[in-house]
Amino acid sequence: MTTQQLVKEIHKKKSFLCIGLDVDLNKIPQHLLKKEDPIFEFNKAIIDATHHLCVAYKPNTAFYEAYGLKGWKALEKTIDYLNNNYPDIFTIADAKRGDIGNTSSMYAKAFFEDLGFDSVTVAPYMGKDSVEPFLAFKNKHTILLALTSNEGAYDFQTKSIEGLELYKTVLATSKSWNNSENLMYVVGATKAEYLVEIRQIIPHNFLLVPGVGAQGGSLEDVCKYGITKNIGLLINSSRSIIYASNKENFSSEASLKALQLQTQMELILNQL
Ligand SMILES: O=c1ccn([C@@H]2O[C@H](COP(=O)(O)O)[C@@H](O)[C@H]2O)c(=O)[nH]1
Repeated sequence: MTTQQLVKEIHKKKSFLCIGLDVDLNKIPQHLLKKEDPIFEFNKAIIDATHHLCVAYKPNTAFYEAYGLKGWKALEKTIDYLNNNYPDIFTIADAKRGDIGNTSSMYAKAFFEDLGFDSVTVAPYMGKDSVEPFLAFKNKHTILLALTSNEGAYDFQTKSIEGLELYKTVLATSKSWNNSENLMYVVGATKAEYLVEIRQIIPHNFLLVPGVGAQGGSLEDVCKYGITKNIGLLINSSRSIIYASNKENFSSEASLKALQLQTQMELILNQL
């Protein structure tokens, strides 16, 4: 999917919501555990109930890898279901990959070609030659970790090296890499005030912003400091939506939670 198609979807749905599909078998409704593939059944119900309220879904691969082959198969079925039934929805494999060049190429092939995701999250720590193999894929997006939502972000990311904070070096340096127009960045909603300076370095790139909901980040603050002419934001919420209820009505309750966020987003878009 191109960035222009994503922007068009945002305006059509009046939403820049990304729903995280982080499936934990200990948290899903009991009745689903009797099904052959509870993870996929859960995802399918959530997707069918919320697809009109969001523009992106983000399965975090950890929640699938944890269940071995069964988990990986459920991930494959989920992305196939999205691509076949809701092809206008942007898909993110939150896998946080990155390695030496030839290994990164195989990661990119796995997520973009084999599974068919629109984007994958990548850690920048190993530098240019670890990221460019992902950027080489046309109309696919590499979402580089810049300033993450967790406390540990202050351990390294905000520390200065030669007078510049590490996350700013990531933003500024990655702009010069081959096919950098395919870059998006992760910035945690819990760090909204940093967005002013982030936007000075990357005024136009899309940001994936996790941390609204269970982690307490503020949608209003993220938009106040981070929104652009092309919106430029995908706000992710996972647990607060998909685990709104663990009863039979789980998908309609998830839809209500998603609607609350979409309604706030619509108000913000109308004020631009
Ligand atoms: O900085 C980051 C990067 C990734 N994540 C991931 O996003 C979701 C957030 O889930 P919630 O339930 O809405 O808290 C999850 O998959 C994280 O691994 C992040 O939170 N922060």
